[in-house]
Amino acid sequence: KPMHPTSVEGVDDMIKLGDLTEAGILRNLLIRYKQGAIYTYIGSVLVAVNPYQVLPIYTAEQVRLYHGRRLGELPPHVFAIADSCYYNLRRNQRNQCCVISGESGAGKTESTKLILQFLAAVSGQHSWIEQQILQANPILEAFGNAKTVRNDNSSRFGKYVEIFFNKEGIIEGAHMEQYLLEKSRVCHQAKMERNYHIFYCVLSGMPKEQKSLFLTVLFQGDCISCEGQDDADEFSRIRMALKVLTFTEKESWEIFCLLAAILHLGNISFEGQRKSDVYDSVDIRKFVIDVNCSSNIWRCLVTSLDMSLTHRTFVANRERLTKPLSSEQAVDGRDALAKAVYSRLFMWIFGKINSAIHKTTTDASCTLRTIGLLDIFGFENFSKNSFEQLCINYANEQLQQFFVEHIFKLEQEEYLKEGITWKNVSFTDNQRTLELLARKPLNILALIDEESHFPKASQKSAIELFKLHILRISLL
Ligand SMILES: Nc1ncnc2c1ncn2[C@@H]1O[C@H](COP(=O)(O)OP(=O)(O)OP(=O)(O)O)[C@@H](O)[C@H]1O
Repeated sequence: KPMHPTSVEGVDDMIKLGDLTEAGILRNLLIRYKQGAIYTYIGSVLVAVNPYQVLPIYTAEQVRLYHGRRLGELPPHVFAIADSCYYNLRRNQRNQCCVISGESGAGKTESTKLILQFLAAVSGQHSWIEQQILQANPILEAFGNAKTVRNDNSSRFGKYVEIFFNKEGIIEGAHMEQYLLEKSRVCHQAKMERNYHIFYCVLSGMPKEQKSLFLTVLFQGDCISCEGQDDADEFSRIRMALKVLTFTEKESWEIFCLLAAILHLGNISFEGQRKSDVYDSVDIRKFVIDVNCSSNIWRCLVTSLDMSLTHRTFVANRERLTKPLSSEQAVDGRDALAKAVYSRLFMWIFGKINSAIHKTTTDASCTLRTIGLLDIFGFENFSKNSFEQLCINYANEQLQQFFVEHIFKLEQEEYLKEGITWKNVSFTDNQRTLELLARKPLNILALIDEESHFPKASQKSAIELFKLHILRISLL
């Protein structure tokens, strides 16, 4: 069968494609990519192919070129999408939202930053607030991004940024929401992966005399450096950004101290002494210095930290009882403490950034309109996938469902209502999978939650529970 002429040359809007199959779409993207065109439209949706190189297409000249032009007037570009949001916001006085989706490493975070850069350039007056909004990124990436085998700068949390504009279309402030930080990374990393960037930046960039607080416990993934990233350089950028976002010297120092305490915690190991079936005691055997350092930073007594890491306290018959933990339990407790401290620190940093960039207007007549940008961690499929991948991929499937609902379901319902004749478009609907995973009350995530409350729960017992309930869930 001869190839459709549109598939030979390639088209900039795939709605014009004669061969609308997966192969046809991929071929079109490939032809354009080889011509140096990384962006392609499908109507008002923009498809971006990651170029993995810096292209000269994001200059101030390009911003000027795309500003005030209709979508489709110029070659496809992320700036055209940003401008279309800005135009619709001002013309219709309605809030806008850009949903950016794609697998891990596809370029979502870079696209979000480019949209922000464009909006700041066209709408702002080069004010302090825009500077602050842009400077929030290096801080959030330092604390919430890490090297994975898929992406050297992978977001390990979801982010929704809302930028507030006044009636004149000038940026007045912003608000950021964060979702589901991957806490386990603080304690465990897979091979060739790193912990959060900030740990390496602090260790590389901090002056020697201040570094005495820290020890390197970031070797798990056998990967300390990250190609193309100068951690020491990055550290000065982070310090600068913290200043711009009104973190005081004392606050920044306390953040670094908390990071140091987490690193020291990671160094502590335990040794249990078993008497018959019961643990008689568990000691902190090695790295006493780390216990001292952590307790010092947290300003608690060494004995209190020692006791709380090696024992558990519970109430029975109205009496408080204390029992030694097994060494495995003590390791779990130590890791839980590190994860909890890091995630609270992350949330506190978010709150602090929001208080700097979120200005509430006192003038009731002045309603601010927003452009929202959703940038979540992308779909992942590793050789070994764990609970984190389940959560990340669930969030991505949910986003895909939103897309499917808007592009196919609602559109086709509209055609039906208006009596328009059209050829039904078949699509893969993942609703049943999403319901199986999370529809209340009974679902896989709820079962995992329930099972994890039992002290003897294991992967095997969780699977037994799924088997028991799976039929019931699928009949709901
Ligand atoms: N438009 C672009 N121009 C040049 N390089 C890019 C572009 N988009 C992405 N990249 C490169 O690809 C890398 C990965 O992109 P990015 O971090 O945006 O992916 P992501 O989709 O947000 O991934 P994750 O879901 O893992 O967070 C970037 O660090 C950058 O090197």
